[in-house]
Amino acid sequence: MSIVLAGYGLTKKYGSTTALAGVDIEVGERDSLAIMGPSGSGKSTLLHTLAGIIRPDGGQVLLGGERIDRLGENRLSALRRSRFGFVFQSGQLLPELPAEENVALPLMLEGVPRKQAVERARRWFAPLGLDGLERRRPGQLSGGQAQRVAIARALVVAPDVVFADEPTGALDQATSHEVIRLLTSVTREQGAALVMVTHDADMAAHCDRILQVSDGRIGTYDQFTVA
Ligand SMILES: Nc1ncnc2c1ncn2[C@@H]1O[C@H](COP(=O)(O)OP(=O)(O)OP(=O)(O)O)[C@@H](O)[C@H]1O
Repeated sequence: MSIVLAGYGLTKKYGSTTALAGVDIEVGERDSLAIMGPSGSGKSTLLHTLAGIIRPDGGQVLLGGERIDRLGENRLSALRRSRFGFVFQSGQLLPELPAEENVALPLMLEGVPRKQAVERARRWFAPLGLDGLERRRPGQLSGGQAQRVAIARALVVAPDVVFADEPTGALDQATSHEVIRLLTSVTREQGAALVMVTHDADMAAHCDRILQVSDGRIGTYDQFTVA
């Protein structure tokens, strides 16, 4: 397995609370990894640390073998925009923009002219089952459609890694399965890895691997493939 993203010896404290107590984690190319564990166990802290949003107190984060946790804020945020994609629970789309412009936004932030960015964004609608919804505003989309738009937006920059934090937390079970199936398959087809935090074992089962976090540490490390 060729490793795209890794964290070694990651520690993070908030006052007297230890959120990460020395975590080692490796994510391979096209790997999909679910992070599970009880509330407050450190899942989001781990995801945000790997994504360069939170700086660890100790340890290292490497992207493509290059250490990123010590980069300056400008370089780090440029790297987050160009090499990572993010899908959150909900409410991440800009309500005043049509779906296609929401998807195009990361490209425009990278300096791609608007017309070209929207053209590239549109290509994502059919593969994600969103044909015909390009001009809809987020308020005119169902929860599942909005999350598929968010997936398109995460993938439009051709990231190395997509991070998803409870991406189906606001959806019903049937829609959740559909969204996670698309998230895992399209991410893999694009050659990106997926790191997903979820409370839901049924959603985690769509990933190649499940990692259990408890008290800021990695517990059992199950490896299995979904049929
Ligand atoms: N900004 C912060 N300030 C203070 N404490 C924090 C902060 N962020 C997280 N913590 C604490 O760190 C620990 C780990 O939090 P984290 O959000 O990573 O857990 P989690 O497993 O994602 O929880 P949940 O499933 O409830 O979202 C918790 O005890 C939490 O209260």
